[in-house]
Amino acid sequence: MQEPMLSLQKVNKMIGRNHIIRDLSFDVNPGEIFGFLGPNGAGKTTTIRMVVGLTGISSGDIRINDFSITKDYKNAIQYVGTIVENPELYPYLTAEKNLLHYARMSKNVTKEDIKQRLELVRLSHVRDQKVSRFSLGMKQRLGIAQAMLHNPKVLILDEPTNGLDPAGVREMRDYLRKVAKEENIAILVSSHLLSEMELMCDRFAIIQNGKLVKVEEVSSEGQMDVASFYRIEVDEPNKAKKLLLDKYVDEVGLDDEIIRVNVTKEKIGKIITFLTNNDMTIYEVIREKQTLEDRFLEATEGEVS
Ligand SMILES: Nc1ncnc2c1ncn2[C@@H]1O[C@H](COP(=O)(O)OP(=O)(O)OP(=O)(O)O)[C@@H](O)[C@H]1O
Repeated sequence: MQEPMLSLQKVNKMIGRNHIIRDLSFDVNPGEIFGFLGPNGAGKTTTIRMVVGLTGISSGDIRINDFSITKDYKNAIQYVGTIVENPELYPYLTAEKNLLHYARMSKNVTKEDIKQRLELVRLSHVRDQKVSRFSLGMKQRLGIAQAMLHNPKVLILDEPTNGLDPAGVREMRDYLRKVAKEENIAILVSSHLLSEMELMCDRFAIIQNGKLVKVEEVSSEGQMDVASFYRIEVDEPNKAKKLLLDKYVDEVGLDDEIIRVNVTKEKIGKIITFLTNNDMTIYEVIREKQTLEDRFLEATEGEVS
């Protein structure tokens, strides 16, 4: 197992008498994009502000590249790159000059680093153009190049696709996936766009009322130990329902002669064998696809993001 690059450990945040974040723990690994989801007011921005050092932690710890943000702030924060609000760019400077300007504020950034960053965000061909002529997507990418100038190991992005058109969204998604893999950095992304998160992230966490509800892999559906709904078309549905209730599950749906059960992949295999051994003919077994939105609504009991 690789060490996580970002680790939240029982983080709590009180603002006045309000307990905003409660015992929040999760890890983000190098090379992965981790989606941070939750309904409005769940505590996403507060958490991100703690991770990037904009607000303090009431108790618990956040470790970045194994440095504690509470005990060793300077070392921890040097590994974090972020665009929490819109990227701060100077419209009348060119792309390259914007990066040069920021490079002066951070140590050890060379011209070669700037060249590489512009290549990585595919803006080399417009490096001499003024940022005022850039599209929003180009500005966002330049913002990311800027956030990555000091070679961070963790990139924190709050709503990175906000305001982008579909082509810009796709470009940003492809770009972030490339950055995560090629640079082996951990990316924490918050967003309201669940369909977007589904395409972009490897794993996701859902928080609600400041508490962690679940952490899952986006592609966990269909894994051995993750339950999904299955529809089974069988020649004797009533008999099948009774037998399944006796032996395998507490609840069996029966609609239009089709059996519906919520079980793991491992169990569906056993159920198929069991029904066949009981002289039934199975015509079809279909796993119902659950979108990230379905999983989000199920986890938050319908609270809208
Ligand atoms: N400075 C503050 N003083 C008091 N309460 C605050 C403060 N900042 C945030 N809160 C409260 O903390 C809770 C979490 O807010 P936060 O902005 O972190 O949520 P969020 O998940 O980012 O929401 P959204 O999706 O709407 O941006 C909310 O109930 C909010 O009202």
